[in-house]
Amino acid sequence: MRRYREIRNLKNDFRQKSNQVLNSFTDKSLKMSDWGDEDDGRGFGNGCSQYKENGDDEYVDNGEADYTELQNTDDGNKDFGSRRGRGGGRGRGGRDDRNGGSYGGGRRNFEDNEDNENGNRVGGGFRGGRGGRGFGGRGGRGRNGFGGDRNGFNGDRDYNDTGFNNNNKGENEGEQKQREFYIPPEPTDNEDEIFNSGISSGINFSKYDNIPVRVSGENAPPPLLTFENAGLRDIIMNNVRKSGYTVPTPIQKTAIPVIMDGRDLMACAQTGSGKTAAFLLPIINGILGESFDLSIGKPQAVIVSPTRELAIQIFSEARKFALGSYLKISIVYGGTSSKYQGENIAKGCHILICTPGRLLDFVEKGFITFEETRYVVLDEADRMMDMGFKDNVNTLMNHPTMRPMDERQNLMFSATFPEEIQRLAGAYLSNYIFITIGVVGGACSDVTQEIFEVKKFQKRSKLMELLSESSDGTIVFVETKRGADFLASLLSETEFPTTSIHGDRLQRQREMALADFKSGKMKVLIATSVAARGLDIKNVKHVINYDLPNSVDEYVHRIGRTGRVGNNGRATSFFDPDQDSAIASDLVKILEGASQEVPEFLRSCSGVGGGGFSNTQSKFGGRDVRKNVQQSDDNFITSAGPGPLEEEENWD
Ligand SMILES: Nc1ncnc2c1ncn2[C@@H]1O[C@H](COP(=O)(O)OP(=O)(O)OP(=O)(O)O)[C@@H](O)[C@H]1O
Repeated sequence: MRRYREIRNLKNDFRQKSNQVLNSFTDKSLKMSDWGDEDDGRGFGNGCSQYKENGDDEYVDNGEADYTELQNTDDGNKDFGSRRGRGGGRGRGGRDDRNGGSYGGGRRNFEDNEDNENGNRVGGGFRGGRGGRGFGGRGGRGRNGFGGDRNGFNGDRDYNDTGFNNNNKGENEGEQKQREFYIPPEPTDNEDEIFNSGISSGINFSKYDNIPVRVSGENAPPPLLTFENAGLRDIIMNNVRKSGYTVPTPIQKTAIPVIMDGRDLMACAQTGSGKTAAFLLPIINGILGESFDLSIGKPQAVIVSPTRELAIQIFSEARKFALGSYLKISIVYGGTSSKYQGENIAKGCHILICTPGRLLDFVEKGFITFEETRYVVLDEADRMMDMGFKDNVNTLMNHPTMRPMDERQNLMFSATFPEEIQRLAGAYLSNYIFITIGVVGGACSDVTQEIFEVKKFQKRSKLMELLSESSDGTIVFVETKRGADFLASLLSETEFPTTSIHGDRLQRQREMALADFKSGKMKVLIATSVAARGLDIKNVKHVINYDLPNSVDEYVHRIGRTGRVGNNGRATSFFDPDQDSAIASDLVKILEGASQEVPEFLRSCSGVGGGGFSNTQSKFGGRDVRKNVQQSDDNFITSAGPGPLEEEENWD
């Protein structure tokens, strides 16, 4: 009887918790089936058992999580990578994991358990057996349920962004995965919305002109001074004006002429400094200028982004700058109905924006080929060259239908470009121009950075303290998807309206979360690294690194969600010496490079004394890595602003 009561209580507790969590993420209350059927049980609690300790977690959430998880599946022992993980299937304390349906999993309710927050739990999941799902851990082998097993999304190439490497099987041999048929909303045709999507430039915008600019490579064309002398077609100039752009940013001043000159380019400029327009404007201009015919399935420009939301953003930007022209712009990305996107591209497009997995999926099926492709852009290029995407990039760049190197332009952009990645990336570029604005990999100096020493058990209260001061427009980065769910559910029980974005959420939920955060309906966004790069969201006032990332580049991208286009921003990070000491010395350099105060505890933890940040630090890729390219200061200008540019002949 006692046991019966215990089970009943657990059941009630579970129901209550699930509903709370579900409701916290959307306005309408969701039913369990909302999660189960389409999602194959992805949802809350299906996180990894190791919260922070698993170094590979970074890859799980970085970029297109779906792909990278697949990478990890090779290593069955990795918590995320393993399809079964250590979830409810064999929860600690389970009675009989084969019978399913019982509360076989260990008692895992995710509140008030520091282990849960920090991911040290093993097992978990109320439904332990085959057919059941864990709430918290990975479930057993069942299909539709809540939390638990997350096998579905990765398994089916038709909706997996990175279906390229997938098999079409479920976890169980012969089991077909369920598909996600999400059809994203049609992009807006409302001009006001189109032109108001960007962030207005802030009070520090004019200081961009003081940022040192370095251009290397043979015969680099001189930078432009104004949009008006860029040689852009009227229709584009009109859209530039309507976007509120009056002066080009340094990366736009330097990169636009390079691209218009037909050159390959590797460009590195700080977060929020207008890299997207730097490649979109000359590409749109170039395609309009050539009047290429539209051939179905043969895009003239292919722009690849590591994450879906960034692809959507680039798509909106491209539509904005091409508005009023005949150009057709399409997007394909994972987590959505392939059929729908296939129908879209079957209408033909000049510019295709995509995530790599879904692109290659269409390529493999022969729906897209590259005979007409004049421009290939890798946005967040260092991430694209990283593990998880490297093979996709290789497949794309060496595709048999791809035009020869001298008949296409390859363009790479990022705010970070470590030297070893530059070397890898260089293989896909031909006689390229290398542009750096400021310190490669440096943080945006408009972001005030603060690092607090916070042990893992103190993080929650420190977060509450910060949010109590001000919560509007706060992105809180955590390391794992499970950590994101945990924190989002926790905050949703407070006065801070919170939503979350991570790779285990359905695509429609990811997009809704972002929309709710952008509109201000949700004040706080809990995110994994899937939201670290590229996203340009108005009114992000504060970025909190609840968990610091493992790499300093990731840190730079995360904090770059605030303080964009000359606006001031704020970033606060919790540094736990037990977990984060490996990043300490790089953090010190980043802080110094952005003229921020370095806390004493961080300095002593890093073993780095004073001494400043040099832009020749190889770790940050301060220079063009090519040996045969002139590296002297002949190519160095102190600014892309109007004054110093008068010296442009010197480096032409
Ligand atoms: N010349 C300009 N004048 C005013 N605003 C601009 C200009 N160029 C770009 N912007 C705006 O600046 C914001 C940031 O631009 P963008 O997203 O391209 O930055 P980014 O360098 O790609 O950043 P990240 O490294 O984070 O990807 C956008 O809102 C964009 O509309």
